[in-house]
Amino acid sequence: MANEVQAIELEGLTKDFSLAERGKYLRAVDHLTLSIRENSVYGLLGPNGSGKSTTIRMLLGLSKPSAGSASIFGLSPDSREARSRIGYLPDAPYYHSFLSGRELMRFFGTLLGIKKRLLEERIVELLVRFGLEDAMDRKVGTYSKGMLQRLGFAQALVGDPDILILDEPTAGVDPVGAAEVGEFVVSLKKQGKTVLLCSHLLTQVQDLCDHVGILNRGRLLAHGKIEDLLGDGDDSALELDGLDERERQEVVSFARERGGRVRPGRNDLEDLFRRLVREDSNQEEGE
Ligand SMILES: Nc1ncnc2c1ncn2[C@@H]1O[C@H](COP(=O)(O)OP(=O)(O)OP(=O)(O)O)[C@@H](O)[C@H]1O
Repeated sequence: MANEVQAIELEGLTKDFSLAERGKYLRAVDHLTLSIRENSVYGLLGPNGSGKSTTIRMLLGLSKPSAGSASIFGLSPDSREARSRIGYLPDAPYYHSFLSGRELMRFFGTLLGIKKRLLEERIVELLVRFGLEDAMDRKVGTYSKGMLQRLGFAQALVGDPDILILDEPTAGVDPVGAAEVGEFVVSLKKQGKTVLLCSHLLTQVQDLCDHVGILNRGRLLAHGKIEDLLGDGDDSALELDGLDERERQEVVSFARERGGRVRPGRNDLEDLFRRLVREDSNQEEGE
């Protein structure tokens, strides 16, 4: 539908930071245009310093664009309604270590104006859901990294937001924790939420996201459905589904006898990401 309101819409979004040298500036986000449909999982990818956090800050209404616009369900990110519809898990959450998990949740919920009774119920529900029931009255300063991450999720959900922005949710989390993050994203989608996921775990992004955008130097190098971006791949890497082990070995031996290199046939986002960023960075050197 032409006029469908998107969960997130960026149009020519640009952010310049002034540098110490007079008149010079750094363009952290450069005419970013993309839309994220409601109830989808969108992966915003890019190497360090490519502009992901700056984009998120503008979506949260914490930083003003130098040009262009961002909207949340058609609303300005500055508006109270837009803010109430977004939950945010920062990449390095800082929590007051002297508060307990329950008190911290109460603090964020009160800021969102949630009524006391509903808030207390929701706090317990979320802390139980994230496996913190035994620790909810313990000081946050005593939590492990994984527990802090789970508290971060609970905090991001306290206002029952429609959009969840997860900035590096797997940073510093062990593989079991990373898999739990994946399951959590799937459950959010099932509940009808929209997720904007920034992550360097590209295999997970490939499994979880409907669409991705790849940023470098503040610019969108590619965006779209993962299958469309990856295409059919080159036929130098083949997947040999439907063959039995003997037939598979015959194909592999045939290829090797003729000097072919045999490698796993997964056409992955990691390869695409590396290639696009390398090409764009080489282009920068030539500019
Ligand atoms: N307040 C600021 N003042 C000046 N430059 C800034 C400011 N914030 C960010 N930048 C610069 O803007 C660029 C984009 O930074 P940003 O933090 O958005 O990247 P990122 O993709 O989130 O990186 P990472 O993956 O490391 O978190 C970087 O060159 C960064 O140094």
